[in-house]
Amino acid sequence: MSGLDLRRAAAARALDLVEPGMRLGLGTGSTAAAFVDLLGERVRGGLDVVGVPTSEATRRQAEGLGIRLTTLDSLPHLDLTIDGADEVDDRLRLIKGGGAALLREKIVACASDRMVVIADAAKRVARLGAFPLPIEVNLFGLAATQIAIDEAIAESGCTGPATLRLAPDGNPVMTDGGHVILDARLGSIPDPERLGAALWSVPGVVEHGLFLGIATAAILAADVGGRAEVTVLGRLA
Ligand SMILES: O=C[C@H](O)[C@H](O)[C@H](O)COP(=O)(O)O
Repeated sequence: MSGLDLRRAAAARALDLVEPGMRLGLGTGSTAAAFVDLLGERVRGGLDVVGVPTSEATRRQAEGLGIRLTTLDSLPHLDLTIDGADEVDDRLRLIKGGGAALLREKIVACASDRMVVIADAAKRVARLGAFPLPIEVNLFGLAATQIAIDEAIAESGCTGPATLRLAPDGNPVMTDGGHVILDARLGSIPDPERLGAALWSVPGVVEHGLFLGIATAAILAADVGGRAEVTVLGRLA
C-alpha cells in the first residue's frame, strides 16, 4: 500500500468519531489533509459540523470543500481535534511541526476536549527525537535566542544543533504567525518534559513541537500483507 493509502485509512477511522454538530479542530499536514478531504465529502452529503483550521493551508483546503469554518475567538471550546504527527510514542507524546504549523496546532488541540492523532504507523517510536524537533522562535534577537536554546538543550541532557529552517529559495521559512523555525537535530530525547520546560524558559521561544499530555489517542495505519491494519493507542471515546 502507498503512504497515501495508509494516511487515508487512518483518516477514515478518525472520521467515524465525527458526529453531527461537532466543533472540530482541523489539523495540518498530508494526513490531516486526507481527513479534511473525507470530511468535505461528508459535509457535501449533509453533515453539519464547524471547524477551526490550524493553518492557512488547511483553511484554504476546508473552504474549497465547503466546510463551515470559524475561529477560536468565536468558538473557544472544541469537541475534537484531528491532526497528524511527526513522531508519537507509547505515552502519546508527540513531535509536531514538520510543516511549520505547531503553534496554531497546539493552541487548537489544547482548546479541544480530545485530540486524536492520525498517522502512518511508521511514525510510532520507542523514544522521541529521531525527527528534528521544531522550535518556533521570534526573529528579534535570533542569534541570542539560538545561544540560549543551545544551552537549554544541553541542560536537558540532549545534544545536537538547532538550525534555521530554510525554504528552497534559501530564505527562512516563515510560519503563519510570522516567526521562524529552528530544527533541533537531537537524535534522542530522554526526558521530553524536561526539554520542553527548558525551551519554554527561553524568552525568544514562541512554542516548541513537543506535544506532551495533549493527545488522547492515536490512530496508526500499517500495511499488513497489502491491507491497511489500524491500531489505536489510548482511548478514542
Ligand atoms: O506542522 C505540521 C504538523 O505538525 C503535521 O501534522 C506533521 O508535520 C505531520 O505531517 P504529515 O501528516 O504530513 O506527516
